[in-house]
Amino acid sequence: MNQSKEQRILDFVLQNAVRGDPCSVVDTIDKYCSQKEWAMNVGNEKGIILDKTVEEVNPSVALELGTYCGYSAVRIAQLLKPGARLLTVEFNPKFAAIAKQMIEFAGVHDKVKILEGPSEEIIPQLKKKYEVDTLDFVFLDHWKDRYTPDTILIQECNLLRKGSVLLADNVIVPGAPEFLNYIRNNPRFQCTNYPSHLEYMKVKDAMEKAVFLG
Ligand SMILES: Cc1cc(C(=O)N2CCN(C)CC2)sc1-c1cc(O)c2nc[nH]c(=O)c2c1
Ligand SMILES: [Mg+2]
Repeated sequence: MNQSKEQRILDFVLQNAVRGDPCSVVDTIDKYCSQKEWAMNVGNEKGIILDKTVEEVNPSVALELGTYCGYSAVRIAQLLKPGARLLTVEFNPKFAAIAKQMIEFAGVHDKVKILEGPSEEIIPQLKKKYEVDTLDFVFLDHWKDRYTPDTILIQECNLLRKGSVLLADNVIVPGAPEFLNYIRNNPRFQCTNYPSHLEYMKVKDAMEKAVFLG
């Protein structure tokens, strides 16, 4: 049965990265996806913007929407302080299985919990089932059409506190114009745009940061 691209990425990491070294896992995925097969990891250029935002927030509880192969989960997890945790939501079971192995190989599994299922089902479970009080940081990287409804749902579930930070990938490519309109015109958020490029390409993309004002 022929392998998926995501399985090929994982195999390349298992054979070429250093077990227990998150940096080597991230660098090895970038090497494969820039030289062999493009894939929708956030990549290193936007990854540095992600890193800086995570370091600035220094979250105790972080949520990622869209795990994919676990690339950004590994990037985020390696920056978390002791005792902090990342909850990452993936609806595609094949991607979730790859990400689980990637995260374990990187040695950050004690900080990361993969929640398999649709974000609209999981977000309302965060408080009771996953013992979340509020989210300090949310990385939106799942599907552009879910950015706005899930941001509204997160607010309805009372998961944000004054200063909570949302960071959205791909606001230019594939693009999330409706989300940009929603968040930039919402007085409860202070927005900042970070121009960048689509992972592994010269195509312009950007990330949008939105700080919840309470
Ligand atoms: C699937 C895809 C194709 C893109 C593109 O323009 N391409 C032209 C150039 N060729 C080479 C690659 C493909 S961009 C993109 C993409 C990128 C992300 O970071 C995403 N993040 C989260 N969820 C997504 O659905 C998501 C999709
Ligand atoms: Mg993305």
